[in-house]
Amino acid sequence: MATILKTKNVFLTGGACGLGKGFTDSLLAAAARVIFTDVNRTAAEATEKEFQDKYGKDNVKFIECDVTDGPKFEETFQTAISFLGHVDLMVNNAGMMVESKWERMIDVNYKGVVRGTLMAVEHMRQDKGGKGGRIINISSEAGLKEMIFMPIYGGTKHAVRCFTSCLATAPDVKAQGIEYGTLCPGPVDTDLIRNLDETKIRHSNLMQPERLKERTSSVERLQEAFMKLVLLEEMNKAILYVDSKEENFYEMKANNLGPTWPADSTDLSSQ
Ligand SMILES: NC(=O)C1=CN([C@@H]2O[C@H](COP(=O)(O)OP(=O)(O)OC[C@H]3O[C@@H](n4cnc5c(N)ncnc54)[C@H](O)[C@@H]3O)[C@@H](O)[C@H]2O)C=CC1
Ligand SMILES: CCCCCC(=O)CC\C=C/C=C/C=C/[C@@H](O)[C@@H](O)CCCC(=O)O
Repeated sequence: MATILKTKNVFLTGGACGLGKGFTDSLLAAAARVIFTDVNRTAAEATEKEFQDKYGKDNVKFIECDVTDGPKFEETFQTAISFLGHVDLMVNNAGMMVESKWERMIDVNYKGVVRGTLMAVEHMRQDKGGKGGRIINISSEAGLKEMIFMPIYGGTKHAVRCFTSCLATAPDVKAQGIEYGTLCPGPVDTDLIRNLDETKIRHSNLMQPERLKERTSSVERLQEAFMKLVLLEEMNKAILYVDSKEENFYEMKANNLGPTWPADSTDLSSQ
């Protein structure tokens, strides 16, 4: 892939499977170097081997780390900086959807993203001697709308979107030299939505599996959307909603107080 990346040194959470694995694949194909973390060591080691064989041993490395473990996350991030020189793209992707494990879910989906973001900001900020960079946080369609099946999951994803947007619109954002973007996918065919039951969502008896199947995007489609975000000349404030019902990607139109997709870019499908 003859892609020119502005950000080549990447730290990504939850890269063993699903979307995180897909994003890592696309970044490596675009000549990035990626450190990814996960809690699932078996799956992550298999992914690491697959990508090292495909892209070279020095370009991708797995470090086992749970995003809810603050000291370990900090140590892992410092190891990544030593390995890469510096991190210029942070992707806070690790997440879960199990409504019955709601405290853990808040810890992973929201506190993990906040922790990863704040750590990256301290490392990147130009006004404190850093080199600048980009931070992409993975929210969801459930972070834009109220979905009765997932009130707590949706709460964490609303929080991720709001948090990221606040940082993107803060008065010191230019001085920091950091750009903030949010990806909001609709349902995607990964382990997170396979085998849905009453422990993972509420009102599972109302869920129409066939309707959901119709609405589910492939990981490849999300890889394409993610790379559109990564390759934007200016990314700050971008909120990319990937509606699986439609052909195209859409700008975010959820409110008129916060940020929107960068001006004049309403449909990314032709870019
Ligand atoms: N699949 C979907 O329909 C959608 C997913 N998302 C979000 O995309 C992100 C990725 O989800 P998927 O790939 O679908 O799920 P997945 O379950 O396939 O992959 C999630 C990965 O994160 C890892 N992980 C979970 N907890 C962790 C922790 N505490 N520390 C480090 N790693 C951890 C898992 O081991 C797994 O490898 C999540 O934030 C999810 O909420 C957003 C919208 C739709
Ligand atoms: C249940 C999917 C959870 C995926 C987790 C996410 O982050 C994505 C959440 C976004 C959308 C979920 C949509 C769920 C749709 C189903 O309820 C479907 O069965 C109903 C479809 C109704 C319609 O399309 O009008």
